[in-house]
Amino acid sequence: MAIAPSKCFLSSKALTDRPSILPFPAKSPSSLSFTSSRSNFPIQTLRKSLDPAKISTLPVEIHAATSSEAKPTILVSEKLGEAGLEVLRSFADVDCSYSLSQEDLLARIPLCDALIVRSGTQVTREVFEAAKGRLRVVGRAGVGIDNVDLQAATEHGCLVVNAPTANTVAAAEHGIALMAAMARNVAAADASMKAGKWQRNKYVGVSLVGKTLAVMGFGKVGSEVARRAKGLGMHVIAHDPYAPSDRARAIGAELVSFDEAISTADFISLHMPLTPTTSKVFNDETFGKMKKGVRIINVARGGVIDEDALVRALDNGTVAQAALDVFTVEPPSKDSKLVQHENVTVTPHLGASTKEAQEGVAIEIAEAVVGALNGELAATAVNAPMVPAEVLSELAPYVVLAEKLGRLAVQLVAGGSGIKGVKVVYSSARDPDDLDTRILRAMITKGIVEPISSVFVNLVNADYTAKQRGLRISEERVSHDGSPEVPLDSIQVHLGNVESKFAGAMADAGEIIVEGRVKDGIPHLTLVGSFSVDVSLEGNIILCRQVDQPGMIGKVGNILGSSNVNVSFMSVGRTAARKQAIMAIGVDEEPTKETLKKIGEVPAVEEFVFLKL
Ligand SMILES: NC(=O)c1ccc[n+]([C@@H]2O[C@H](COP(=O)([O-])OP(=O)(O)OC[C@H]3O[C@@H](n4cnc5c(N)ncnc54)[C@H](O)[C@@H]3O)[C@@H](O)[C@H]2O)c1
Ligand SMILES: O=C(O)[C@H](O)COP(=O)(O)O
Repeated sequence: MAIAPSKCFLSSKALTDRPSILPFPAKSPSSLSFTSSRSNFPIQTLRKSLDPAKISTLPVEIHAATSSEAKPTILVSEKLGEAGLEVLRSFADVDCSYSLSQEDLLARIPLCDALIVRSGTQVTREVFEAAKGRLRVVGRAGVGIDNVDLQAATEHGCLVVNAPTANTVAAAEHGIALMAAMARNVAAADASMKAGKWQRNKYVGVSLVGKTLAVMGFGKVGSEVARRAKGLGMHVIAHDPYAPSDRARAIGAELVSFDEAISTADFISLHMPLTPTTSKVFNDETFGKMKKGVRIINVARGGVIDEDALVRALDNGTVAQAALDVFTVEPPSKDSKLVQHENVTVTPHLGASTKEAQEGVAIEIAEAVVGALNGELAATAVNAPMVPAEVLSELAPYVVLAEKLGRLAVQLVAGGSGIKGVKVVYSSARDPDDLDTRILRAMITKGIVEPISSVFVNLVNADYTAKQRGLRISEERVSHDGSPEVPLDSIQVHLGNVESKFAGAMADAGEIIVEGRVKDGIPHLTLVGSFSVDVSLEGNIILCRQVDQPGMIGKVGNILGSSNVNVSFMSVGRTAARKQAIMAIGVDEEPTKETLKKIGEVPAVEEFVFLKL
């Protein structure tokens, strides 16, 4: 059963009344302050990984500002809007050196305190190494940070900030522009006329009105595309496993499954992030499920499409036309079959390239970079701020536990049901004032959001990200009769008003519940729905719900063993002998689909789910 709170220290209301997260004051206590020998400007020193093993070796200090500092230098390596440059110039020496070679960038970077880029500059580990510790902020004037080595940035104590909202409308408008231009053969007809031809019959197009558009990824850009497509008289459906259905309904779009979206649409517009799950999600198999003659628009990221498979689908007529702004490798090779294909319309990653968006992005990024150089915590930071070593080392295993519980919980949600309410219950013997849960809440948000988006969540941007995605996170504290030396007894994550792909994870109250504890420094899963289990959260996990009976552990263990999947832990929780039970199995390797199918075929197994940690 879920824990019945004996005493709540902190209500959801109290939480929302708190100021937005500022883990430490910008001008911090003396124990947290220092002035860098290499640079005098204040900046939070950062790290991304919260691997407890590495904590003691990581820097934790926060720089202090002094009044007698020289101006910082900001290198802007790609074209930035004038309004943003003005903000920068009022504060720093600004070096606008567009189109630097990588060699020139490496030579110039040790002279810079901040670097501002778009998608065309590769901010690699070598760049951070060449900076020799002076570079303290990288500003990405746009959304995607695929071109910035975040791990290297963090290791070098460099904050990375981006501008996630100012180009949303521009990207949506470009998607609509590409769809209309493709449907009416605008680019090909233009090229033909300029070649002296007048081919009225060749370039007969198709209409948009009354056609079904599937918007894949109903986030910032996708929902703006949907809104505009409705205005064009299209029937809009959308697929996004994590978007709330009421947001889609408000725009007049219906959320459907992936297969329904791709098999019923006349036009498919891609707006999901590039993640391990979405990489090449449009491939031979999925093209094969589409309506013959479908048209595809991609202004998201090239990597979500298997480009060779798209060429095959265009050649065999499955896909009538494609309009692409983004490519797996940018720029693509000049002889790329995809770019050269007569049924493909291409633009060179122009989604964000409007005057208005670039001015907006420039201001957004300039303010974030100046703020960061002033030691303020940026709401759009994409790598984590440092926390004091003593706090981090005490909470480290709980930080890992919190992220893993978030990851587990989100993977238990059935596609399409959307997550809105998240309740976190901390059971602790500590006085509330002695336990700051903000880092734990941030890590739960990270665990929930990162597997399903392109957003990087950390202590700085967690509440901001949750709010943007319509996630309401409330916290409750439950008094525990233990030693206050131990910061926490357990953490529970409740996802309310969702359906689960694993019914056993639903507690009586109709919510998904997972609970974990730290045992000997290792995070453990200790509750799923109303079933107590005990499995270390070190590998991946299979959950099976079954009728409790002898021999189940052996049967499932044999299937895994004969597929060479190593079992690290196994634990069974049951309501009563010979009644319902849940088996939690920790596995070192990811079982194949066939192996999982065999587990599902064991007669007493009622349902199972594989969860990646
Ligand atoms: N071409 C350009 O110049 C340009 C400009 C802006 C953004 N972008 C790209 O567009 C994409 C969307 O940007 P955004 O700002 O709307 O991001 P966002 O995070 O607001 O939205 C992404 C949405 O995709 C959903 N999603 C995650 N996994 C999914 C899956 N497997 N299937 C379907 N949906 C899934 C998420 O739930 C989220 O709602 C990103 O890839 C971004 O880099 C490109
Ligand atoms: O991620 C983004 O913001 C877009 O892809 C735009 O990239 P750009 O700034 O290089 O145009």
